[in-house]
Amino acid sequence: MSGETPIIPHDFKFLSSSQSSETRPSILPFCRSLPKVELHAHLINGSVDPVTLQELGCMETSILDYIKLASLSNNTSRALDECFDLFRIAHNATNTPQAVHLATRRVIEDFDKDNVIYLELRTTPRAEQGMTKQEYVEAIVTAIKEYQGDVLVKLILSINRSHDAKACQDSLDVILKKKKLYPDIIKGIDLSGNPKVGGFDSYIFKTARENGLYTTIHCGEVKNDGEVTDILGFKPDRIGHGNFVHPDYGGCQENWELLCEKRVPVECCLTSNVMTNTTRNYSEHHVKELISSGLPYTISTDDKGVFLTDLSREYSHLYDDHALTKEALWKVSFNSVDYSFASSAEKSLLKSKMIEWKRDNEALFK
Ligand SMILES: CNc1ncnc2c1ncn2[C@@H]1O[C@H](COP(=O)(O)O)[C@@H](O)[C@H]1O
Repeated sequence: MSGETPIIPHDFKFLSSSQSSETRPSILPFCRSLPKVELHAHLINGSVDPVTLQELGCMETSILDYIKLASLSNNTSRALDECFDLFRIAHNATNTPQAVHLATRRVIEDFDKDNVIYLELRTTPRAEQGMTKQEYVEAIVTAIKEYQGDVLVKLILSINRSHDAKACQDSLDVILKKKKLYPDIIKGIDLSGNPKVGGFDSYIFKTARENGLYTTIHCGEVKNDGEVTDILGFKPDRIGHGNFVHPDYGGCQENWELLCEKRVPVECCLTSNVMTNTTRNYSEHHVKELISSGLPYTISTDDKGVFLTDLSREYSHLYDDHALTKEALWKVSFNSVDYSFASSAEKSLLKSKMIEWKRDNEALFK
C-alpha cells in the first residue's frame, strides 16, 4: 500500500482522544500489553477498518464517510441514525464470500495485534446476490478455522431487530443449523440493529437457548423501559450497552433493581456510546454506576473500524476517566473470561494465561 494516498488525512481529529481527560497519558502502553477479552464486536459493519475497506476496493470517499462519526461532534440526536446509515458502506464492500472471508481474517489480525487473547465476534447472517446466508456464515467460520495465531475466536450470530418475522425466523434456522455443524465456534445468539426500530421477540431467543446457544441482547441503548423490563425478565447471559437502565441515566428504578437482582453482565462500549450520543461523555458513562454498585461488566469496542478505536483505548478510558487502578484494569479483563461463552476448560486456560502474565509483568503495575 506504500505510495498511495493515506486514507485518514493527517489533520483528522479523533473524537476519542480529544474528549478524554487523559490525565495520566502513560496508561496506553500498559493497556496494550494487557491480555484482553473482547466480547462485543460487530464483525463486518463496524470492526472492519479503513485500510481493509481499501483492500476490498472501497472508494476513498466512502471510506471517509465510514469514519466520519469519529471526527464529528457527537452532540446531535442524529448521531445514532447516522451510524446505522454508514453501515451500508462495509456491506457493499463485502458482498461475496471471498470478501467476507478476507474481512474476517483482517479483523481477527487487528485484535491479535492489540493483544486480545479471547475474541467473540458477532455478525448477522446476510444474503446478497450470489451469496446465501449459509455461505456468508461458512466464509466466516472458515476464516476463524484457518487463523493460526494466539487469539481464541468464537462466533455469535445476530438477529437484526429491524427485520420482519420471516427474515428473523429464516436467520434463526440458519443459525441453528450452523451451530450444530460448528458447536465449538458458534456459541451464541445476539439481538442487534438500530435500537429505535423493531423489538425483542422472546420466542426466537427461547428457541435458541433451548438449542444450546448462549444469549446476549442489546438492551437499553436508547430509552425503552418496557423493552428493558422484558429483556431483563428473560435473563440473557449478557446484555449489550445498558445505557438507559439506571434512573439517573434515563432509565427507571424498577429496571435498575431488576438488573441488580439478576446481575446480568453488561457489555459496555464507551467510545461507541460517546460517538452515537447515547451518553454525555466518557466520565459520565453509566459504567460508573456498575463499578460503584459492584455489578458485572465488561469493556468492548462495538465497532472499532467506524469509531477508530481499539480495546486498549477503551481500557485506557477506565483509568483516565473512571480512576481505575492498573490492578483493577487487569481484574476487568480477568472477570470478562467468566462472562464469555468459552467452555470451562478454555476459561481455565485463559485465566492461567492472565495470571502468568501478571506474575511475569509485576513491574508494570508499579
Ligand atoms: C452502535 N451500536 C450498535 N447497536 C446495535 N446494533 C449495532 C451497533 N453497531 C453495529 N450493530 C449491528 O451490527 C451490524 C453490523 O455487523 P454485521 O454486518 O452484522 O457483521 C449492523 O448492521 C447492526 O445491525
